[in-house]
Amino acid sequence: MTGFVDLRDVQLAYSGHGTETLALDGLTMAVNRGEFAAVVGPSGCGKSTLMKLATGLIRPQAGTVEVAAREVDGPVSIAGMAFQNPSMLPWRTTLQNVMLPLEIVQPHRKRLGRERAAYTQLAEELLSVVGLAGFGAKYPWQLSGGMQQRANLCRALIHDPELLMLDEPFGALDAFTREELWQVMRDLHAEKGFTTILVTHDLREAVFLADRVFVMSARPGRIIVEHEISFPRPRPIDLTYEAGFNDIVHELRGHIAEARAAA
Ligand SMILES: Nc1ncnc2c1ncn2[C@@H]1O[C@H](COP(=O)(O)OP(=O)(O)OP(=O)(O)O)[C@@H](O)[C@H]1O
Repeated sequence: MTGFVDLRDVQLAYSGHGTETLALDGLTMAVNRGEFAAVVGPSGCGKSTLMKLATGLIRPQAGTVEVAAREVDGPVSIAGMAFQNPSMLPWRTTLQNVMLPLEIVQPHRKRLGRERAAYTQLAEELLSVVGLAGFGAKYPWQLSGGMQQRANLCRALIHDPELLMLDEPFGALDAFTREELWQVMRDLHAEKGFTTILVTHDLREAVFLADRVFVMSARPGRIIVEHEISFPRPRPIDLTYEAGFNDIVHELRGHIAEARAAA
């Protein structure tokens, strides 16, 4: 069966300054439409590289990358992305930052002039869903780190992407804010049904949010374990303190420790 995001036997090496770094080798991974996938693995195993391949920012030397049954041969317009550093433009208000992709991605770009009021309302609704109602007129530097990351999620979702790619988006936040944002993410995914790939170092985050956790080997990275997470949804945050949950976190931790030792 082919996945909505489908990477097959992918190899990717970076070269420059006379050296070559084999980041991924023989990586195969299929994420189903609407699924929430999390990718974990040892530091430097190629997680961000996988994200760049799936969004078309780079192309593999071998193997195939498909999204929505089409070979990826350039930036994937149906994808929204959010990274650890929200990188909001400081001279734009939060609302203007959230609306930025609409100025770039078609068909929104050509509609924006005529339909600005409707798009503004959409952006304000999204801000309200993530708990930022009334903050649209503030500049990013007037917001806390957690609030900026909430706005960053809105920016990733404003063009209603079918695929959401999250690379350590909650990594820099304190534990309480992080748990709050897990719940925001859980609810957004349930409401909108986009396919998600989340790269994270936080195994609790992966198990709480994902339908499936993919564990990568040490570099050159490939998928060594797929773990289905079958807790019913919606999942309450208290689940993360239960024994059954911690057993899975512990098991995943063991896989990563083994992968590091084998490197
Ligand atoms: N542009 C680049 N040029 C050369 N090497 C690179 C480049 N980008 C990444 N690498 C190397 O490729 C390997 C995989 O990098 P990548 O950032 O994908 O790993 P990661 O799993 O996301 O890392 P981390 O866990 O530290 O976030 C690393 O050894 C990294 O140093």
